[in-house]
Amino acid sequence: MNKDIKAIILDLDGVVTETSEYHFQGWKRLAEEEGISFTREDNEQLRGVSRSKSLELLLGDYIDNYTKEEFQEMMDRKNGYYQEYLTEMGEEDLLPGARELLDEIKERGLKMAIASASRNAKTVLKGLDITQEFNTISDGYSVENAKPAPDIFLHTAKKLGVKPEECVVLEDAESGVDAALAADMVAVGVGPKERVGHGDYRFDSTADINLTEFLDNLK
Ligand SMILES: O=P(O)(O)OC[C@H]1O[C@@H](O)[C@H](O)[C@@H](O)[C@@H]1O
Ligand SMILES: [Mg+2]
Repeated sequence: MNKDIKAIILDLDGVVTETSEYHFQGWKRLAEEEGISFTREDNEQLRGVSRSKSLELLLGDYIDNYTKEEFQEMMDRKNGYYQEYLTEMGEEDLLPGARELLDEIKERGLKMAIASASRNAKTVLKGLDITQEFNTISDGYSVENAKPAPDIFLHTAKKLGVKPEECVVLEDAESGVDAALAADMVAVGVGPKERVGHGDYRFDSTADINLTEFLDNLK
């Protein structure tokens, strides 16, 4: 693959920081209140999935018992719980290897962006104190069609002023890898084979990403 890479686009939750436990606690609290079973395993399916799609998955067939207004109220309620957990976030919530990865991207002179499905992405970045690191930030408000649609990545590339094929995407979610592939970018999965093995490359975790070696191999 002879690639001229100009930008690295990072997913936030699961690549830079691990918020899935907070999402899980929020959804679990809501599910208990509604008398619906929701396990840690169920939560894995919500990785990278938008808030509304997550609630649809959580409710399953029970969705027909709720009005549109009740659905909205439940999304708001879960988000309130999630935001309570976020107030406790700090730099210590960066995933192992994340700080080094951001430094390496900068040192190589590459552009760097966040493309997250979360509407809380800016709050999370602020909590981690890394907002200033990025050339641009796309979040759950940036585009209409969530991952696995390629929209958020294409939107981000446009804001960076680079072509899709000049971008590498780092993603921990199945839907995120799908979105990066659909955007014609180099899709790098971060996580187990069963989840992100369909990307162009894969690393077990953020700490395992050797960017220099990886980029040199692309040439
Ligand atoms: O509810 P929020 O903060 O807008 O997040 C939407 C989604 O954002 C993604 O980054 C998370 O992986 C999902 O679990 C989450 O549902
Ligand atoms: Mg993610």
